[in-house]
Amino acid sequence: MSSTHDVHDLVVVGGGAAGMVAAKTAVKLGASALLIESARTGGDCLWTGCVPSKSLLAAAHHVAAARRATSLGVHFGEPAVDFAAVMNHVRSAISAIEPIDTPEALESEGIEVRSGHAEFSTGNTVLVDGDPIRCRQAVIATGASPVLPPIPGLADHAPLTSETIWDIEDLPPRLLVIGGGSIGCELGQAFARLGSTVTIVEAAPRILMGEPEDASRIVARSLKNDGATVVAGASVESIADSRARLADGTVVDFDRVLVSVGRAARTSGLRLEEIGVRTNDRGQVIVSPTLRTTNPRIWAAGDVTPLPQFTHAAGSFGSIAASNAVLGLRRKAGTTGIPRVTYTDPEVASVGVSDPHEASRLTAHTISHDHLDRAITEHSTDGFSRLILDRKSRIIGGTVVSPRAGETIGEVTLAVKLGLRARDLAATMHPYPTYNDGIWNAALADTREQLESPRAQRAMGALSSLRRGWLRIAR
Ligand SMILES: Cc1cc2nc3c(=O)[nH]c(=O)nc-3n(C[C@H](O)[C@H](O)[C@H](O)COP(=O)(O)OP(=O)(O)OC[C@H]3O[C@@H](n4cnc5c(N)ncnc54)[C@H](O)[C@@H]3O)c2cc1C
Ligand SMILES: NC(=O)c1ccc[n+]([C@@H]2O[C@H](COP(=O)([O-])OP(=O)(O)OC[C@H]3O[C@@H](n4cnc5c(N)ncnc54)[C@H](O)[C@@H]3O)[C@@H](O)[C@H]2O)c1
Repeated sequence: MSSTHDVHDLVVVGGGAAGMVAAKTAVKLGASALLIESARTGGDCLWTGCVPSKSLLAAAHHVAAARRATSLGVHFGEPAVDFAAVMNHVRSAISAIEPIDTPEALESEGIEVRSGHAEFSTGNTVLVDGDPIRCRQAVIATGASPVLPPIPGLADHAPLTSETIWDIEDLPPRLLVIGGGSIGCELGQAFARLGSTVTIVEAAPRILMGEPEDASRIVARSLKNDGATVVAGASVESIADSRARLADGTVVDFDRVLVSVGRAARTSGLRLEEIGVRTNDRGQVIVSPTLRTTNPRIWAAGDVTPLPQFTHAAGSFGSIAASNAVLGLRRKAGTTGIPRVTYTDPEVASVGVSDPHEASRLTAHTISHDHLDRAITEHSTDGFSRLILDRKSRIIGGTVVSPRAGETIGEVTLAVKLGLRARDLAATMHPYPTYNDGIWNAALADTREQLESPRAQRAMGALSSLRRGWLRIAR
């Protein structure tokens, strides 16, 4: 295919969230952009990540809701799961979202799209299936792929990953999940609810190690209620004849195994070392705060970098990389305000500082959902809302564990971004009864504490005695 430009202002390698947003940003800023994608534009989020996983979780949610309804006096009987229909729902959600990510849609925005495998030949020449493309600058946005741990016997058991699990046709009666991070917990819960007997084996002392301990305890409890077994602080030593042997001698029988132990940057075959783009010891492309690689004409964004692996981060950083490249700006990819949500039931949502022990002189206000009216009305009290404040009561982070916590965390994210104080949130009227009342109550708790301080008490005492005096005179 011939190109409309001899030299493109920006070549973007990879058509996932980071690459698509980088290319869109470049053309909006008046640059010519060519996007190269070796598989399907839309990337992991659309095809094998966020969209299919949230669609599967939605189906699983209804199974749990039907069962839970009994405790509210509504009886449906045991739900019947038609796994083929569930997977049709997953595919139809992908199909509904796909049109905005097609090559045609991208081309309608002025981006040139090439299909093929890209590799760098020089810092300003990219080969697409061997065909040279010249560019002034480039963005690497090739994402990451699931890692398979070197467990003896694993490869002989057709291990599933987040890339292949969407192709299964039958619900596995017994599913072993290796790794209890975001993917293991989300998919483990979904399959447990849909009817698989799920065992999650996590090497760290607890699941969701990146989240506060009380949050991970609640999710572990929820998984247990769904019939899943969580074995933390354990590792699979070997696998043979559909039996996994753990280090302590425990044996787990399974029909299928899902591996979710993290993801590795997709850089092989890009020939990065030949163009001076360095990677770290985990194979991720090293970037400066402005997302420049060690080759000053090449930028990187998304899962291929060491930055947090989320679609919203990939998109936002793709935009920053492209605008820095095209306009010569020095916008930084800040990480303090990146929200994260694990879409288990309950959801775990955090932003900024989420561990009150992380630094000294921080204050944490935690409202247990045993005392949150909306949670009580929904019989869903196993959760909490927490705000973390600095010395000046500025909101620097928080965690919410509840249904739809991902929606609530938006408010905390805005507070962190704008440097709001607890009293700003406390003085904002919240509709009653909502889950957002949780963080509002956490903010109120801080304001109340401030009002009870000796200094505030003295000031209020002085003010009310002045007022008394004035009222005496005014009479
Ligand atoms: C199961 C699962 C659930 C997830 N759920 C969520 C969620 O709910 N919320 C959230 O925010 N994040 C979620 N994520 C993470 C999210 O999917 C990623 O952070 C995001 O997709 C990263 O986007 P990216 O553009 O960096 O990479 P990708 O989306 O992986 O895009 C990279 C693209 O580059 C292409 N490519 C690679 N090498 C080449 C080459 N040499 N030449 C040409 N093209 C190439 C690939 O084919 C791919 O299309 C989930 C991930 C998984 C696996
Ligand atoms: N809701 C979301 O936003 C969402 C959902 C899914 C994935 N993601 C993104 O994708 C990334 C990858 O997800 P993931 O779940 O694969 O990785 P992860 O890093 O979240 O979790 C991997 C887990 O596997 C454990 N582990 C590692 N080796 C092990 C072994 N040999 N045996 C047992 N346990 C082992 C780790 O201790 C860790 O807890 C996440 O970091 C996240 O950024 C996001």
